[in-house]
Amino acid sequence: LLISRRRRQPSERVPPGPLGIPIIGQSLGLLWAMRANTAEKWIADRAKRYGPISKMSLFGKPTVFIHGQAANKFVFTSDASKMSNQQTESVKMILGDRCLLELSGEDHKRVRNALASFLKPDSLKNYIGKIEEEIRRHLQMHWQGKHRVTVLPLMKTLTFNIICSLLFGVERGARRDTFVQFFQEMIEGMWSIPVNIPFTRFNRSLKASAKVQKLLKDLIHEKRIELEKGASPHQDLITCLLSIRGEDNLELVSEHEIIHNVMLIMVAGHDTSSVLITFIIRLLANDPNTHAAVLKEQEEIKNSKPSGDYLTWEDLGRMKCTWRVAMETLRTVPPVFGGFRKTLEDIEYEGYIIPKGWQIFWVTSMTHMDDKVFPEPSKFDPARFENPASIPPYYYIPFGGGARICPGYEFAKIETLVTIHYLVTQFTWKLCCNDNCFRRDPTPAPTQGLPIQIVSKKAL
Ligand code: HEM
Repeated sequence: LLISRRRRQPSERVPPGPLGIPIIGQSLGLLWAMRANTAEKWIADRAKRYGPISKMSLFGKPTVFIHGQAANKFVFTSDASKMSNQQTESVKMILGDRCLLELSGEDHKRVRNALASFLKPDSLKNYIGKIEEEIRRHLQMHWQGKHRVTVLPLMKTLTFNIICSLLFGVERGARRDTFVQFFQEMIEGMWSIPVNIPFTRFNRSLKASAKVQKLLKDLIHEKRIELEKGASPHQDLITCLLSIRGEDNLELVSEHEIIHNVMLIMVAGHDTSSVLITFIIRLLANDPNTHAAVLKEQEEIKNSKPSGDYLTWEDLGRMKCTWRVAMETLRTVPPVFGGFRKTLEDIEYEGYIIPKGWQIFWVTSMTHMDDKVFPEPSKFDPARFENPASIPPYYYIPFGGGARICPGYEFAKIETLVTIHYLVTQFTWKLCCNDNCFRRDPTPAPTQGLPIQIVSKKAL
């Protein structure tokens, strides 16, 4: 009785759950589950066992896993002076310390606003034609005349090329190929153990990152000269960032910040949209009713325009059914599994103390599968999004939320809608094999990359 009456000390009020073996903790369990397509179950089992808040150790750091609508709100709306973003050491070393993920407070706001000035709908409207040209060229090169293609690697190539064109203003050719090669090497070691030993993935990745930074430095130099000669500041993201001036008429975003954030956008932008498009293609092959509805919508748009005309912003606004399919795909297979934050002071949550310096782990899929908001959550049903206002806030979070909500949302939406428009109106396809399993690495990937048989409608 005496013990239970005594006020518990903060150190006793840390959340339940074991921290596991030192350093390794539960990391291997989670990584193994991600590769085996059981990460959602791994997380759900923990939630069932320990409740809404529990502790574990992930990637060498004591971590508190919280879930549910209130937890999402807590993570996304917490004061930046109490909670900062947290990346793994390898990501920080490869992408650099001035990328958005590493910035906080006023610096984060300043750089984010600069990026948003390029990524906001009003500005992106002017680049639909450029995105569309990349998609048309991609289909001509990699799909037309083929009987079989593997979707995921092709979608990665496509989103990579779109980003190269829009963000760097680097046209097709030897220079873009060099960029692509170094970027691929850089990305491969991003989720590895950050010990820099020769011949490891991480070591190759760091070397590639240095080469990419050198290429970007040269590119920035050239663009500065072009701007001085009177070139438009709206050619691409780099020129746009170079032309933003502060009150003192000096560049608002430093050269270092431009380099690190262009690398971040390349990584954040291409691996996520390519996954979304890949899973929509798989869904359309498996679900004839949804395919028929998307095809009807896209054919109507196609037939309402002179042949060969580019899509307009208004056309994209009419693709409501296609976007609902995309939203339901993001609910069922969110490309980003979750993320981390770091506490900057002891924080009390649900009666427990999350000590200063600990990680907070949030996971996208938990509320996506809540049957109070999404009845029969395992069923694929795009109609759930007919009235998005009926979904309470912080339940649907494929793009995160709050001050760090994904700034690439509109960009991802445009490239997804335009790609699906061309695919359904130009091709029919069926799966070569039952590629219904996927692993997370860390974004989801069908285990065989999704090979499909295709027929061009021109050939029918
Ligand atoms: C389907 C596609 C995409 C999904 C599902 C997605 C999802 C996310 C998520 C979950 C976050 C983390 C939010 C947080 O930590 O609270 C994020 C951040 C971010 N995303 Fe995306 N993203 C997508 C596409 C893009 C694209 C196309 C770009 C760039 C063109 C982009 C750029 C970024 C950046 C720069 C951040 C960091 C924001 C910050 O820390 O302030 N993303 N995204």
